[in-house]
Amino acid sequence: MTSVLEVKNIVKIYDDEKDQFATKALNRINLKIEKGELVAIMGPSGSGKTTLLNLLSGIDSPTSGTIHIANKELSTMNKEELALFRRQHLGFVFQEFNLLDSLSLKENVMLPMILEKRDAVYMETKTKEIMSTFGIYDIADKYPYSISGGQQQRAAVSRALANDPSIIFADEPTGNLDSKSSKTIMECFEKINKEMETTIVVVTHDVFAASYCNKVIFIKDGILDSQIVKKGNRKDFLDQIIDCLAVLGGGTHDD
Ligand SMILES: Nc1ncnc2c1ncn2[C@@H]1O[C@H](COP(=O)(O)OP(=O)(O)OP(=O)(O)O)[C@@H](O)[C@H]1O
Repeated sequence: MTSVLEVKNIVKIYDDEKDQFATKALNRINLKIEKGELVAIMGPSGSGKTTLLNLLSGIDSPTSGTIHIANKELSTMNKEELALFRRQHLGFVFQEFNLLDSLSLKENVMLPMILEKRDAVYMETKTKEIMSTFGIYDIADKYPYSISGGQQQRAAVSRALANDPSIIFADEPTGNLDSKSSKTIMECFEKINKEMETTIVVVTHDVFAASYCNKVIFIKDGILDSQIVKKGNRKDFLDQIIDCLAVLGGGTHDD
């Protein structure tokens, strides 16, 4: 298998101005994610999940260690190169959807392709294809404020897919959704993962969402604690995740 993402020995220390109260948020993390994996990262509040996601997605840089995505080391790129790399190789899905209210759903989905100066016919075809996959092409001309949260998140997943990213990072993608919409979104991820072999990393507190993944990595106190791989059905995996979180302790936002 090909590694899409490889993290070697990353450490992240947040210093305060006087270096007096440094926090070691991540301590010697090693991680490999292969093409076609659908992975959840879970852990108690303050365990370092957001820090890890920020480093993996190039928003922040590690104190030491290396991160390779699609065979490129993030730290070797300057600001402009990193911005371009993020646009071309990474897809993002956020808890708050982050759609632009002044653009229609279709325009939101097209935006990453417009920035890449894609051909107009290509953009039309690609947008129709992705939005139809997620059952939102019939509302393509609507605006984000006039549709449900679940529909907005499906548009956000469509936008994340627009430039055929090497990997999609989703930060609490079900955090603002009811259980029915959460199920729909996780089914969308499952579908693109199976049909297009899209590699997806989901940071979540939601055990139900995590149970749609093929692997769950648990992080505690800035260290990778353990991981489990789905072998049976989703319900069995959900029970296994709940057991692991109970052993991990530390509490989550849902407590
Ligand atoms: N910008 C920052 N400056 C200083 N310390 C920080 C900063 N960001 C995070 N931390 C600290 O780093 C540690 C890890 O935080 P992080 O936000 O990554 O955890 P998390 O697992 O995402 O938590 P949550 O589930 O509550 O979002 C915590 O001790 C936190 O207080």
